[in-house]
Amino acid sequence: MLIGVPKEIKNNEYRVGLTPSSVRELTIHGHKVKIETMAGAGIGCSDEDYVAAGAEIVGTAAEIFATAEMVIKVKEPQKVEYEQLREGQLLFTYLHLAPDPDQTAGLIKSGATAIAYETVTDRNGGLPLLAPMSEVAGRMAPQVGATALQKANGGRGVLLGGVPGVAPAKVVVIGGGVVGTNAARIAAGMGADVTILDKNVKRLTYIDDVFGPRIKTQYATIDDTEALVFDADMVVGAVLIPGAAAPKLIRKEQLSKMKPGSVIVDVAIDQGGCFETSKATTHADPTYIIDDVVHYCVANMPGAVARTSTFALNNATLPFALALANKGWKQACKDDPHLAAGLNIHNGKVTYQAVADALGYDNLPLEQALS
Ligand SMILES: NC(=O)C1=CN([C@@H]2O[C@H](COP(=O)(O)OP(=O)(O)OC[C@H]3O[C@@H](n4cnc5c(N)ncnc54)[C@H](O)[C@@H]3O)[C@@H](O)[C@H]2O)C=CC1
Ligand SMILES: CC(=O)C(=O)O
Ligand SMILES: [Mg+2]
Repeated sequence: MLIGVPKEIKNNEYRVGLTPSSVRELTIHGHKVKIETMAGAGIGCSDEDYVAAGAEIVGTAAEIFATAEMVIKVKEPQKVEYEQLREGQLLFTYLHLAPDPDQTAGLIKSGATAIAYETVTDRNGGLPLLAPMSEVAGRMAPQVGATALQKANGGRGVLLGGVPGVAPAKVVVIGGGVVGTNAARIAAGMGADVTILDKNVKRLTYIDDVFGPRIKTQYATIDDTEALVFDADMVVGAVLIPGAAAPKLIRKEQLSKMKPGSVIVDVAIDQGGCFETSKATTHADPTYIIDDVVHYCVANMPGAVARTSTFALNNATLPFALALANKGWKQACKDDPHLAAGLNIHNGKVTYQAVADALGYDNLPLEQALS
């Protein structure tokens, strides 16, 4: 199969779809890989590194979109990218369609087949292609939140870990999945007073078992969510209903009850965010303030630590990329229902129920898409 990797073009996105090691695995299996020149510059991999791994370097993204049978990316295609996709072509990347009607319409119009990293499943009920970036974003959340808490950045002027004789910051994490657990772990490591809220009691039990009293857990009733959020210095938004738009857990009218200068890090922003006042921001201009609450809502947080993130992402995506290239997408999805769960768009139709529900499309059932 001819596989193409364009350079990412989202604001401050330095990750790349394939590492040189992944290219080598694909070419050893008989596939041809085209990489846009300088696509790996942001992770410290040169065109020569890719050539040594067996890739061909091409000068423009247009050459990739015109020729590749499978396009492998990291971020959802931007307008100029989805306008170049075409029928019969396979796109394998993050999509986050539910909060993004324009991209969804663009992919439908293209006629291409699109498999979203974030809805591929595993046998334990996890999301194996989302998890590595959730680990990264979760671990970054206290770090970016701590910066936002500084006075010069609009924050309360509170140090996460406090000092002897002065209490640490109160950090509340809504959603105790991969992002939430990783955020809590780092915040606790920085000395903060950390509580995780979730609606899944089994998950709270797991967190309690693993972290003991270092991290408090609380069932996410409306009452307890409000009480904890209103008393917090930093709130991390980390909920997910796979493929769906994030539920809005804190409304605009509740924001004024939060402490002035407190900070929201809404990691769930890629699915639309779990605060009503959240709007996606970029690494170039990551925060804004509403009602004295600093909002950090960067939708591609892992792009800032592109090298760590790209290698972690490829560890997870490579087996699926190989299956797609070796068998073609249809057979690969027939053989693996977990990969098939990633199918979001095929031949002008939405094929993922939560996306269809969020945006008002008919859903083409998976069996029909695979027939
Ligand atoms: N902004 C960024 O750069 C990145 C964003 N993300 C996003 O972060 C979000 C979280 O991802 P993961 O942690 O991997 O998901 P996950 O599925 O591991 O965890 C989500 C948790 O939210 C809980 N939950 C769902 N509804 C809830 C509610 N109403 N109240 C309390 N808890 C609730 C679930 O029980 C689950 O434990 C996703 O939207 C993901 O796409 C992930 C990576 C990077
Ligand atoms: C998951 C996601 O949105 C990201 O890594 O950018
Ligand atoms: Mg994102």
